[in-house]
Amino acid sequence: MKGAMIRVEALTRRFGDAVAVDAIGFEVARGEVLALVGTSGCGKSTTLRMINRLIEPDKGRVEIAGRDAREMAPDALRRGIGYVIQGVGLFPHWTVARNISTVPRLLGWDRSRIAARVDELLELFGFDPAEAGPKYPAALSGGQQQRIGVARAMAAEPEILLMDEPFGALDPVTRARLQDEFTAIRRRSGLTAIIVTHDMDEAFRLADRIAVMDAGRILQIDTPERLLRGPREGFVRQFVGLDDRALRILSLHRVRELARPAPDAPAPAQWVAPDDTLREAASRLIWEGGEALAVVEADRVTGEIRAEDIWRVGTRGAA
Ligand SMILES: Nc1ncnc2c1ncn2[C@@H]1O[C@H](COP(=O)(O)OP(=O)(O)OP(=O)(O)O)[C@@H](O)[C@H]1O
Repeated sequence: MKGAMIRVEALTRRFGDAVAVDAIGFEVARGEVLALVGTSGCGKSTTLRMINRLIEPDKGRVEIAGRDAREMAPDALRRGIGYVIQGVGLFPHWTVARNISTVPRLLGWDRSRIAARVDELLELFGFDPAEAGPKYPAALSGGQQQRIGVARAMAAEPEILLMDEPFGALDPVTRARLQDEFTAIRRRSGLTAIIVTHDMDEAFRLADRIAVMDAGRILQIDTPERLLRGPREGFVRQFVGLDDRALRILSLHRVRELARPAPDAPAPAQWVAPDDTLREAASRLIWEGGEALAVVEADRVTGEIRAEDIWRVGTRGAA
């Protein structure tokens, strides 16, 4: 891949006799989000930590924007790469604003630039800067703290974000909201990111490509869609969750892809929006027991979606 933002080649790390990461290689393009998934202990975190040199590899190499990471000073490298890990840790005796400004301060930004960046990030993550900035972390909920953690990692405008279970340990609703926020933010900022997760659904929601790891190796690396349609090895099949395959494929597609024309009319009681997933449309159709559902935008019918079209996508072809 030309112009890869992150390139990992034959990266290997042992702990004693055990090989934690076994000669793995992959590339992440500029602006791409890659998820590393796999069971506990398969080497995901170790891989991530070799990229920002918190752990040094025994063999192999890491390139960041074409430069060998070994040639960069570890501190400078890490300041250019945001790093988020679950539950760690805002500094409890610092205000939210001070927490977010940690790296910009280290980099010697001037006060007005820091203040502007803190406000910008607080707004981006759905906070009122005047209200949230002076608070201490203990005054925030778990989900809010997690958001501040991600904001802090993005403070110095890193081009790369490494996230290790960033939304773990949150309730499902908060988690889903944060995942949506992350997706919106990364579209706006063009961030390149690697996300470690053991949650396949999270990988499907967040990543452009997914690497399935087992015992220190990557078994398959592919787009969510190709992974679902063609899981290559038994373990990948199992991990991807064959039983849910049809439903998962449906969650990758939007109603607008299948909408057919329909006469303009006021919205009926049951309808879907063009940006709803086919999975949502399917569950509504099952609930309603109908053959088709109105597609509604701004209170007017703009089209219809048919059950037969949805099932076709779920069972074989693309939308
Ligand atoms: N500092 C260390 N010392 C000794 N062994 C380690 C160390 N760090 C990781 N390991 C071992 O290396 C293997 C890979 O660990 P790693 O944390 O990368 O896995 P993981 O996929 O991120 O797991 P989890 O999802 O549980 O965090 C495991 O067997 C782990 O016990």
